[in-house]
Amino acid sequence: MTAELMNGKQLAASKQAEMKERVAKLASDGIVPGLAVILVGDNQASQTYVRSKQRSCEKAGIHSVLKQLSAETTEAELLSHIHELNQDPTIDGILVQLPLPKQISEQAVIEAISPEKDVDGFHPISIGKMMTGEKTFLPCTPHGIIELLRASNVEISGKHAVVVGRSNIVGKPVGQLLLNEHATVTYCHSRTPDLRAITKQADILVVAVGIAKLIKKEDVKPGAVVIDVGMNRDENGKLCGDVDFDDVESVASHLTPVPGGVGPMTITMLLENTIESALNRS
Ligand SMILES: Nc1nc(=O)c2c([nH]1)NC[C@@H]1CN(c3ccc(C(=O)N[C@@H](CCC(=O)O)C(=O)O)cc3)C=[N+]21
Repeated sequence: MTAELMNGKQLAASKQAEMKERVAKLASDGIVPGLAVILVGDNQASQTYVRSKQRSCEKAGIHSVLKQLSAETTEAELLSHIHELNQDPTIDGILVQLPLPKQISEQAVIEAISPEKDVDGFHPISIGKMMTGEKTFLPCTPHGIIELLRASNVEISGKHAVVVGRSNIVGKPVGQLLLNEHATVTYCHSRTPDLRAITKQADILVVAVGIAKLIKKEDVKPGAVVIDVGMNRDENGKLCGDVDFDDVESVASHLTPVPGGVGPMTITMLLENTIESALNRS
């Protein structure tokens, strides 16, 4: 068997083309969706992600503003920028790029963003609504994963989904969304004894731990759907995921590549949330 590629890059491009049309219609009604991105410090990877978000906004016709703050920014300074953006009628979404320098509490920052503009879906109110299945902004990477599964016609209901990793931005919420779609969900993490015995039971395996090529073909049930959220550099400095692609390709039924899998979908869902927020302007 050779796995079917789940092409996030392609799905993202087609969704973004649709969005561009929606944004053009909105603009003719006088509404231009606006996204503010705040970047604190000079983390190289963060700068790359932020640039890529801005390019996608521009292409879709979404107004984007970047606030670049120094690595020495205080929590109070950052909070005052957020308060200002909360009040700004041209801004529908606020994203503070994580991670933040250590003098700033990420939780305090996330909670300062108005839930109406929380296009990352990280605010406790958004998370609570996601848990109960109320309408809200869904976190972008988990939502992008669900959209990739849908586009690939992967049945979720009744399946055993195993999530490796329990971060607040990927692991925990993707498990919740899979549960909302009626999967049976198991979470594994760094203190799970015999991780591989559990990943092998997965019908749908989502890996988000940040360890290059952790998952090998022996860890995957034949025919499983494998979603790789990893973003690592291999021994040659090449971008690679948490799944050993060349190995797992021979056992999985569907597999996401890195790059070109989950990453582009994350950005797409961010744009979607920003447009949705603009529609809710009143
Ligand atoms: N508040 C906040 N929201 C985020 O959504 C957020 C964040 N902070 N901090 C960092 C992570 C990481 N993240 C990525 C988004 C897109 C790609 C992406 O598009 N990657 C491409 C190409 C990557 C490349 O070539 O370097 C791909 O996988 O094909 C990757 C990573 C969003 N994050």
